[in-house]
Amino acid sequence: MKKIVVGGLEGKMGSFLVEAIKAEEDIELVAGVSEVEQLDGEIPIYNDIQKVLDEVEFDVYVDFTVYQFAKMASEVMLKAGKAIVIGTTGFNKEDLDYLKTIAKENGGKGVIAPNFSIGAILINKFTEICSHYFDNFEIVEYHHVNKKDQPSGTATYIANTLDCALKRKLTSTHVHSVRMPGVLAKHQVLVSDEYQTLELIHQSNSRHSFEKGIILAIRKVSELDELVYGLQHLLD
Ligand SMILES: NC(=O)C1=CN([C@@H]2O[C@H](COP(=O)(O)OP(=O)(O)OC[C@H]3O[C@@H](n4cnc5c(N)ncnc54)[C@H](O)[C@@H]3O)[C@@H](O)[C@H]2O)C=CC1
Ligand SMILES: O=C(O)C1=N[C@H](C(=O)O)C[C@H](O)C1
Repeated sequence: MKKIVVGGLEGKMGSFLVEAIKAEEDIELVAGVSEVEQLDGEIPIYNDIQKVLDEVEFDVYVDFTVYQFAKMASEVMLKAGKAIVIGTTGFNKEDLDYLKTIAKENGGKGVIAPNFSIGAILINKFTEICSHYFDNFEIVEYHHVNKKDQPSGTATYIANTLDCALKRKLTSTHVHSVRMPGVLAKHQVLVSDEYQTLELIHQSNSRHSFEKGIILAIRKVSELDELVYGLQHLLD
């Protein structure tokens, strides 16, 4: 049985995950983390990450909150040698390098993944393939109006893949953000040369698109011996 603590369990992704894991016999929610502490409910809800470590017996800390909180929680958990699954977006290269070092020094492990859907991993792979043949890329990300960060973690991830592949920095003008009612999450990569265009599109029509990836990460994270960035590190 994997005992998990979910940070942001009252948010859109956190509450979705809490429902989703009810169907999983080997995963149990033992505590939550939110903006307000509430210790007398069905499960205890904390606001203080150190208190979670001191009072709760758990295997994996899962986070769908906001960047600043997730960064702090990841650091505290990794320093305590814990396993983490972080879906919260906004982590930059410096954050990741620092957290990887902390994990190594303290026996912590984990996955930080800006997108848990298989389709998003594939659009990133296809984009990388395109970079072998094309030089011109535009990334457009479309999300619901309540999304707090911009550009999306997935768009940044794809841009970084291209930066590495093309060995040049995509300027921010190459990543475009659209916020519209009726949209959940969509990523579009436009590719061209002088004579042709190619469009790659991935769309999440439901939060169920993230479910398999998150469950897989919770099950497999303990097998890692480091902190990795991207769900593809856990796929065969
Ligand atoms: N990796 C993935 O596949 C996905 C990642 N996300 C990311 O997950 C994050 C959350 O997204 P949503 O659930 O849509 O947002 P949301 O706004 O609905 O939920 C955020 C939750 O974080 C909690 N929170 C905020 N500040 C806090 C603090 N200081 N202490 C404790 N809890 C705090 C809020 O109470 C809220 O419950 C975003 O960064 C989003 O980009 C979203 C969907 C999929
Ligand atoms: O906030 C969201 O909803 C999503 N956030 C992630 C991101 O920033 O890439 C993943 C997905 O696009 C949904």
